Amino acid sequence: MALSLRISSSPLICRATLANGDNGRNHHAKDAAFIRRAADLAEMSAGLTSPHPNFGCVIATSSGKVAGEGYLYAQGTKPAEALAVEAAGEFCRGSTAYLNMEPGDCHGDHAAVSALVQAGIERVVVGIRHPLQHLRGSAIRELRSQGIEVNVLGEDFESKVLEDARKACLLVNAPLIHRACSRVPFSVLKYAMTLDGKIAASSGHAAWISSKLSRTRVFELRGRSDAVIVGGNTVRQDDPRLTARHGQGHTPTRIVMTQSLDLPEKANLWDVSEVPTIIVTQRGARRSFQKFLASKGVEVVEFDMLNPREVMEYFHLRGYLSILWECGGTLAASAISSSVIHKVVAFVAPKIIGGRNAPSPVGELGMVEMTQALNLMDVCYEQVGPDMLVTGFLQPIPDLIPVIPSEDATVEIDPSVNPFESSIIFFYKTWDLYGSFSNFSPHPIRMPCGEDNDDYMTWPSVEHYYQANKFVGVENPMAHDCVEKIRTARSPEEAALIGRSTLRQKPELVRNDWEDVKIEVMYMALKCKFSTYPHLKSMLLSTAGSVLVESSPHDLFWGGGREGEGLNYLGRLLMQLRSEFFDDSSVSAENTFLA
Ligand SMILES: NC(=O)C1=CN([C@@H]2O[C@H](COP(=O)(O)OP(=O)(O)OC[C@H]3O[C@@H](n4cnc5c(N)ncnc54)[C@H](OP(=O)(O)O)[C@@H]3O)[C@@H](O)[C@H]2O)C=CC1
Ligand SMILES: Nc1c(N[C@@H]2O[C@H](COP(=O)(O)O)[C@@H](O)[C@H]2O)[nH]c(=O)[nH]c1=O
Repeated sequence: MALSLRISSSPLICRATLANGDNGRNHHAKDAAFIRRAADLAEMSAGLTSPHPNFGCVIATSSGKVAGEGYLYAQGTKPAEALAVEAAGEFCRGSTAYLNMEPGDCHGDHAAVSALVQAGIERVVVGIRHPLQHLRGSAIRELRSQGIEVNVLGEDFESKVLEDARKACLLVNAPLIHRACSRVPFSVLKYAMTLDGKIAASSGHAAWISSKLSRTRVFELRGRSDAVIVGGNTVRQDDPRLTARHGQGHTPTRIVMTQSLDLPEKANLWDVSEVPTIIVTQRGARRSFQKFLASKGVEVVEFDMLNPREVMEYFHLRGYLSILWECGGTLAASAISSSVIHKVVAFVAPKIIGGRNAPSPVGELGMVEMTQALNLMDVCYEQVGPDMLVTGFLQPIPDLIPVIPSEDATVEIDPSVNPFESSIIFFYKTWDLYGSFSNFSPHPIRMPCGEDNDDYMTWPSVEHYYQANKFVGVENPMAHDCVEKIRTARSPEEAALIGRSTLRQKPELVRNDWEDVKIEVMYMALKCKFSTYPHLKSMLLSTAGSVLVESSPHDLFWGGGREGEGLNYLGRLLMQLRSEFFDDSSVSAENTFLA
């Protein structure tokens, strides 16, 4: 359903709303205002690192004063709730915490819930439940079991103001909600056009239609996306860079969709020193050019059927949440026809260029009557410098309430469902069911400093340790700096970014024996992680009999690959570790028996 929110028919809910009268309305207005603030804070969480679920938290005292606020910096860093609790200090006791979204306890550490409980929070108001089914409802249940009153907008009470606040919560995590409901990432089509509807002159020249201010907004949009995609023709015409140049945060992967692979040898997108580029093309297209691209560090992925839907399903598997389409009208029409575009962001500049053959933002859709036109929903208008920015949705943000049954409901529907039973267990992103198996999961490990050194050092995640080890022991101050930069990176994503880009840009800093030792390095780190955290060890042991596969479709060494062609070394090491843990426990059981 569209952003217009579900109106509950529950008599209980209606009674609660009516009985409260004016007082209830005041409460609703206050709750709505704080939830909107939590959603605004969550918005600040977007674009700091590779996009992740956006969380914000406000703690308000009973007199309605804000005592503390927080938002999540990156997946695996301190939860928004814990930051808000720290900021509010002693004012937490008896206060209300407002969360745009139910916390997702992916890793069994209950960090967000514990922070609220220990701080003495009396009531929690939640904008939306967690969209991912395996996380849905569990934090709310946990908070309630600790005696905290929890109200969920749209479930426990409703009113127009609360409906608007809930809408803000849906918007701020639209990509995650789409991930939960569909097999494609949330896609935004962005273009800049003249007042007479052209995206370039008839010569193909397009720099620039929109103002500098508008283009800075585009950099921000890029920073909030996992990837930016263009068609082959835009590469040939514009030689774009497609980087986020607003000065901070994350830069998206660049994707080029080309059937012919007839692309120039010199192009800004082939410089992957800062940001990766992925070419998606038709299987068998210009193999020699594919080799050339590979030599530049550009990844090429071949498709039997190159079309926007197949490509988006592939990037969904790769864990991408949001894609920005900055292509011309040819590819845009194809993407709209394939129903993969969810939102449109159009900058309209007060300029007229004319030209019978000048391109327009959307090519042929096969429509012949105006009644067939696609009507945008939730349209917004904003002036940006001299330009007008028009945004709207081509497809509604799905409402999760009717789409995904809660964890309880799933068990009610099918009591035999056991999420931990399967012959092949895939894991990849940390927010997935087995996300704790990922090297990005936020489980610090304490590792020895070196062979001749008895000291230990703590690493925020396996990924931090693994990436840093590429440069350990190299007699070069730059290598030492790099190790330290990786160790102190604020998230595993940042650690991976530094490690991978330094390896690409400065291969002389990588230790000579890296290829020989990297499996051992990973194994030691995993052993430490699963030995340190008993709940992770139990989870690993609970997978007995199942094959573990890191479902990375692109990492053919550590992951399983797109069609099972990957070596799956991460899965293999975890299975090795699992059998070692089993051997250890049977030896200790035997010893107990003998004793
Ligand atoms: N003002 C603005 O916002 C923008 C303006 N532009 C301008 O638009 C013009 C380019 O527009 P346009 O030609 O439409 O470029 P596109 O970016 O739409 O590229 C089209 C190309 O995409 C590739 N492609 C791959 N798969 C598909 C598919 N399933 N359907 C359609 N295309 C596919 C093909 O590449 P191949 O031929 O290599 O096989 C095709 O030729 C340029 O002048 C550029 O400056 C471009 C982007 C934004
Ligand atoms: N011409 C045009 C846009 N064009 C888009 O921006 C790309 C260039 O990006 P970059 O090389 O990173 O600066 C170009 O290939 C096309 O996708 N965008 C806009 O916001 N306004 C404009 O007027």
